[in-house]
Amino acid sequence: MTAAEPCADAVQEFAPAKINLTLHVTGQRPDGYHLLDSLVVFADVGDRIAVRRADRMRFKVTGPMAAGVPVDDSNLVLRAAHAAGVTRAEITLDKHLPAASGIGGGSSDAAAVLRALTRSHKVRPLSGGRLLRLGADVPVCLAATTARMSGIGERLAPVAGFPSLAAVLINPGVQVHTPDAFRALMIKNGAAMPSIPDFADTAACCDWLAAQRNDLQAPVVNMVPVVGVVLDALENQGAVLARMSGSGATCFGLFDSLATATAAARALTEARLGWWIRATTLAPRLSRPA
Ligand SMILES: C[C@@](CO)(OP(=O)(O)O)[C@H](O)COP(=O)(O)OP(=O)(O)OC[C@H]1O[C@@H](n2ccc(N)nc2=O)[C@H](O)[C@@H]1O
Ligand SMILES: Nc1ncnc2c1ncn2[C@@H]1O[C@H](COP(=O)(O)OP(=O)(O)O)[C@@H](O)[C@H]1O
Repeated sequence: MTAAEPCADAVQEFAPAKINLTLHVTGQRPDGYHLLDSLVVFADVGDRIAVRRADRMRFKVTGPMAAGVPVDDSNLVLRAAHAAGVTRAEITLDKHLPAASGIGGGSSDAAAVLRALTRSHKVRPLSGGRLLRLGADVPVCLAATTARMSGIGERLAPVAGFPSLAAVLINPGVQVHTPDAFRALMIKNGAAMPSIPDFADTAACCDWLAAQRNDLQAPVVNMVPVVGVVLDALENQGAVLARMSGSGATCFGLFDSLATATAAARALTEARLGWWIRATTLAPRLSRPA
């Protein structure tokens, strides 16, 4: 058995990438946290968590994106386990998502370990402030379904009937720290999204999304110009819409089918730019890897 293959009796959970299709910043609280209005979906690429009962806490990080991910108590996986009252477990995080990249890797890992621990250790799911204190993105990652997220991340409204979207995700290998992105934002009281309509088809959905915003995109492009290069590359490959997710630097391009998304991802990969590039389906429910 290799390090990436947990024991057969381990409880396994998928930690999908979180994508902010929109991210409107509508205000700022006195404590500095920003008020958001964001349409959040989940991809079928992500990290994997395996948990089994043990006589003490053991934690390891494996996988292609493990380098640089903390293995101490600062890892959101261990923070989540401790918050759930678990001190004895063997936990493996198989890391496939780039860290500090606006697709919620750490938050999704925390949510996945909480889901796993409800099965392996029969703990009750965390909620409210205890969940939010792990990270503003953790509540939506625990729900892992298409949602309109507001407040600082604690208010979630499920979005019924949202279509599946074919996408390409690109991270150019630059980490963006979320506080830096918010600090670079000058206008902090943007308009909220209008109500989310029922879409006749994917084209109508993309048209509507194109009229919405990620308010962090312009300041991050300014700080990290390669994000603009990524957005241009997605458009040049035929993306119907190209936008940054969260505080970046990962960007998504929406395509009219998974076949065109896959072809675009292949062409960009063949250009050997050293970027992390994945074709994916953004699906309404927690999806699992193929
Ligand atoms: C911006 C978003 C959009 O979904 O995603 P990422 O880019 O991180 O993936 C999230 O709000 C990030 O959520 P998360 O990464 O869990 O944030 P936290 O750990 O709670 O906060 C990190 C820091 O980001 C800033 N922050 C975060 C959330 C928020 N609503 N307002 C903020 O100002 C604060 O400076 C905070 O200290
Ligand atoms: N399980 C984890 N995976 C990735 N990063 C983690 C994890 N736990 C803690 N971190 C720390 O959290 C920071 C933010 O990572 P991440 O959650 O991937 O980014 P983002 O908030 O941009 O989506 C990283 O710089 C890393 O040091």
